[in-house]
Amino acid sequence: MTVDRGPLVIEDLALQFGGVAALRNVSVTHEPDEVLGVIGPNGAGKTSLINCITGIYRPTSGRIERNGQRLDGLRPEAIVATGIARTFQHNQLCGQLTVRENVLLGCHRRLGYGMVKAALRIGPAWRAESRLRAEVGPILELLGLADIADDRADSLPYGLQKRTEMARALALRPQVLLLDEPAAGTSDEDRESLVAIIRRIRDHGSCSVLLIEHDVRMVMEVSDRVAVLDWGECLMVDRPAVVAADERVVAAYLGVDEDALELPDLETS
Ligand SMILES: Nc1ncnc2c1ncn2[C@@H]1O[C@H](COP(=O)(O)OP(=O)(O)OP(=O)(O)O)[C@@H](O)[C@H]1O
Repeated sequence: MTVDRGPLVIEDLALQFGGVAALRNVSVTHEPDEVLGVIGPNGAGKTSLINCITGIYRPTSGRIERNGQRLDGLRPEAIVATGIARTFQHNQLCGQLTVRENVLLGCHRRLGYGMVKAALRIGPAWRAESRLRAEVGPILELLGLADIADDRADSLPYGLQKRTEMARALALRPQVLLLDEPAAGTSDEDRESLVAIIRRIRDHGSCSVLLIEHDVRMVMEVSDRVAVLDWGECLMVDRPAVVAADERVVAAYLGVDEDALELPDLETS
């Protein structure tokens, strides 16, 4: 069976909170197999964008579409079922469960068992258990979590908890993975591993990655293209080196974080 993997198309998206325009006519196409970074100063609309894509917010106008299906207006669970998974800024792990069990919860959610049946391992969740455990193995390997698979999630350093959350999202077998500030609160070392892991997910996880992140250096390093939001508007979408050199982007960041656009070596050709 061939899986339809079209682009995620965001067209003229607007989101209004009373007098505040969180998003103004944002248009961007997220291609399959790419890492698309989304950057912007505080309040630029990054989280609003991810919340519109995942059905948490309903856009005021515009459309979000994938594989010919309109996504705006669908409920979050229905959007997950179309192949879009996400992680959250603040971990949503079950701390008393192991890393493996947390990832298994992602599998159970995909198959519609729900938390209680999954935790108690009753009904179909029990019958499918060994098959699902086999499915979880490669995900743990991909994210470098195999050695700590049986550790309790709440015993892990924050960076590994974030990685576990990414593994749980991948257990939903998404075609698009949305990462909401995966580097927040993590160490420099974690951030370096994160770059490698995001590339691995793109190359071997069969899904595209949309990455929202404050760490601009990291976004520039790992993204194939970068979208820049400022005051709810999309200033540009282009390759990292082009974005970093654009004066509108520099202006958007001026006075916010002067080092934010001091970037590692980027291919300019
Ligand atoms: N639920 C809400 N109610 C009212 N205003 C909101 C709500 N969510 C976001 N906003 C406003 O919309 C604008 C965009 O916020 P958003 O959180 O999307 O930006 P952001 O780029 O993710 O910021 P940060 O980097 O600080 O997380 C801000 O002015 C914010 O105050």
